[in-house]
Amino acid sequence: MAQIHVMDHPLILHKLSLMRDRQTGVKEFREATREIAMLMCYEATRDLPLKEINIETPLAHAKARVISGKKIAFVPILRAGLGMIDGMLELIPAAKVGHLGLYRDPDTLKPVEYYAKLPVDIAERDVIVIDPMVATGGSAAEAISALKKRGVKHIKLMCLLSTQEGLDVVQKEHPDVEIFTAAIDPELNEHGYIVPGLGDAGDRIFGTK
Ligand SMILES: O=P(O)(O)OC[C@H]1O[C@H](OP(=O)(O)OP(=O)(O)O)[C@H](O)[C@@H]1O
Ligand SMILES: O=c1cc[nH]c(=O)[nH]1
Ligand SMILES: [Mg+2]
Repeated sequence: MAQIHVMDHPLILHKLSLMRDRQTGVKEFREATREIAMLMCYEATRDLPLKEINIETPLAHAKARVISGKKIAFVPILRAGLGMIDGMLELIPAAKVGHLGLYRDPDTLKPVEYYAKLPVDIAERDVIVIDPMVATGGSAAEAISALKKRGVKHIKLMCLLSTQEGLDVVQKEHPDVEIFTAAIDPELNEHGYIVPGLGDAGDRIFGTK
C-alpha cells in the first residue's frame, strides 16, 4: 500500500486554518489555496530524480545536480482543483496540465464525468491529480481510474482536506497511489460535506455562493 502523507508544516496548517474560517473572503481563500498547493508540491516532488551535469561557475568547473527531465503532468479535477494549479505551476512551470471535469451528483454523491482533456502523451507522464477535497473519495478514485484507463502508470493524489473514509476508498481502489493531504478531518455530514471542513471549496474559490 502506498503511503499517505499528512502535512505538519506550520505554514500549511496556518493557511489551512484561514481557509476553514467562514469569514475568509474569496480573494484570501483563493490565495491560500494557491499557496498551500505550492508548498505541498514541494513535498510531493521530493523523489524527482536528479542527474549530474558539468557547469562553469564564475570561479571554477563544478558538477551540479539538475532534475533529470522527468515528464510530469498535473491533472486538476474541475472545478475546485483549478484553484491549486497556479501554485503547482509556479514550482514546475514546464509541467503539462490535463483537465478532468467531475461533479458530485447531489443525491447519490457519485461522481459524474463531464469533461476530459489530457496531454496526448499522458501515458508517459508521472501525474499528480489535484483536488482540494477528498470527501467520500468517489471523485478522486474516479479521476485516477480515468487516468489509468488511458495508460498512466505513476499517479499521486494531492488534496487539502480529506476524511479517513474517503482515503480508504481511494486506497482500496488504487493501493499504488501515494496520497498527500494537508489534514484529515473527523467526519462527513449527511450531505457528504467534510466536517468541520471548509465548506464547498469550488464555491469559495470562485465565489459562486
Ligand atoms: O470525495 P467526493 O465525495 O467525491 O467529493 C469531493 C469532490 O466534491 C467537490 O467537487 P464538486 O462536486 O463540488 O464540484 P465543483 O468542484 O465543481 O464544485 C470537490 O472539489 C471534489 O471534487
Ligand atoms: O466538504 C466538502 C465535500 C465535498 N466538496 C467540497 O467542496 N466540500
Ligand atoms: Mg463544489
